Amino acid sequence: MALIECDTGGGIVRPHSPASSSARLARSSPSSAIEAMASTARVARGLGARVATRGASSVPTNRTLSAPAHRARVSSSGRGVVRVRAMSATIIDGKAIAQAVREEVREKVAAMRTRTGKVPGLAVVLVGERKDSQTYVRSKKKACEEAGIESFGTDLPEDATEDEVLAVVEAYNADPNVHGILVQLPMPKHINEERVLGAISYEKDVDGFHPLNIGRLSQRGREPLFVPCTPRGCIELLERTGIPIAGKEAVVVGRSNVVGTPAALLLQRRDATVTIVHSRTPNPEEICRRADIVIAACGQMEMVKGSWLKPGCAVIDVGINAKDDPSKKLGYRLVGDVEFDSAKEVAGHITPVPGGVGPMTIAILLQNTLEGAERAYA
Ligand SMILES: Nc1nc(=O)c2c([nH]1)NC[C@@H]1CN(c3ccc(C(=O)N[C@@H](CCC(=O)O)C(=O)O)cc3)C=[N+]21
Repeated sequence: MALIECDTGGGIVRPHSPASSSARLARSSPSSAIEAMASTARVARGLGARVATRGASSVPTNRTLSAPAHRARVSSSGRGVVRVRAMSATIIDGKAIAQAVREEVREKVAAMRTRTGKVPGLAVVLVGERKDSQTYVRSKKKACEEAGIESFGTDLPEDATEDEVLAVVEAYNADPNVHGILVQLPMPKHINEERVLGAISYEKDVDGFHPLNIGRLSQRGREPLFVPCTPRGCIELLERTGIPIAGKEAVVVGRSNVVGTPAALLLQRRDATVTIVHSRTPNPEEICRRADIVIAACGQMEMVKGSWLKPGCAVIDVGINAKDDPSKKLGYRLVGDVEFDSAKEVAGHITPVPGGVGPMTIAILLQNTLEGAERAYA
């Protein structure tokens, strides 16, 4: 009798995902194969996603299944047993990888304290009362504490003047216990962001938004002191999952100063061939389908669909959007710029939202702050 085995795919190693020492950090499912005898289908607990069994019915002979090669692996173990592995993407566990980075930072901070008697310091400047910004600032401070990094903070009212913000930045520039300064974005409209970000000391620019850091990032043979946290987090997710970048086609969806543009520059520095797709690109789907790596940072909820992707590609979803969901306590849930359910059926690797890029942003902020302090005490 024929037997179909569906696997949620988490543990399947693909040709394009070379084993690396850190690859195991991509959380893989315990081979959660489902064995469905005849038509008694069960439901697989996927990797954070529910994966329904497909085509769980008896199969008369070997290799009569028409599932696309990238999505199913058909094999026979003899004895008339046909195994069909429906391959859905390996979920990249950003939370676990971020935790590993934070642990590395914590150990290095402890070593610094032993060696120099000093610890890194991070100053976060918040202007206004945006709820989301307040939440992010709180989690940054908490992450600092856990890593042994001293945290400083100044909250200014919504109607603070640009000069007041600049005065706070100058004070932190002059404070030797502060090695990183972050001005939470977006700021209220009446404040000139370019002027404020340019006032942050280049040596303390943990966000990497200072023109000198961005300028160096964009040029060959130059080294910025800091690289923007979210884009650096995206690259770390790829590298720590063992996904090769050099020589690959990468597409960045979105061209913002904070994510899209620096992410494209970083990929290019790692020898990917990079295309940026944006709101005026006529054929984004077609361009995305060429990509081995897609970084979605367009700020449009679930814009990138499974049909936009090349089978087996790696998808890094930077978006955080609240989607109405009456079944949730809060009435909404967080989704990315990628339509996860369709994308995970095509991609080889994909980051979830939440639990993907977001936690990495904070982990890299700590790492950047540590590196700033290491340079100060070198
Ligand atoms: N100067 C500046 N630097 C920033 O790095 C910066 C900023 N401004 N403004 C706002 C954005 C946003 N941001 C995030 C940080 C952590 C999560 C994060 O940890 N997210 C979790 C939880 C999400 C949740 O539950 O709300 C997740 O995705 O799993 C998300 C987003 C940093 N930003």
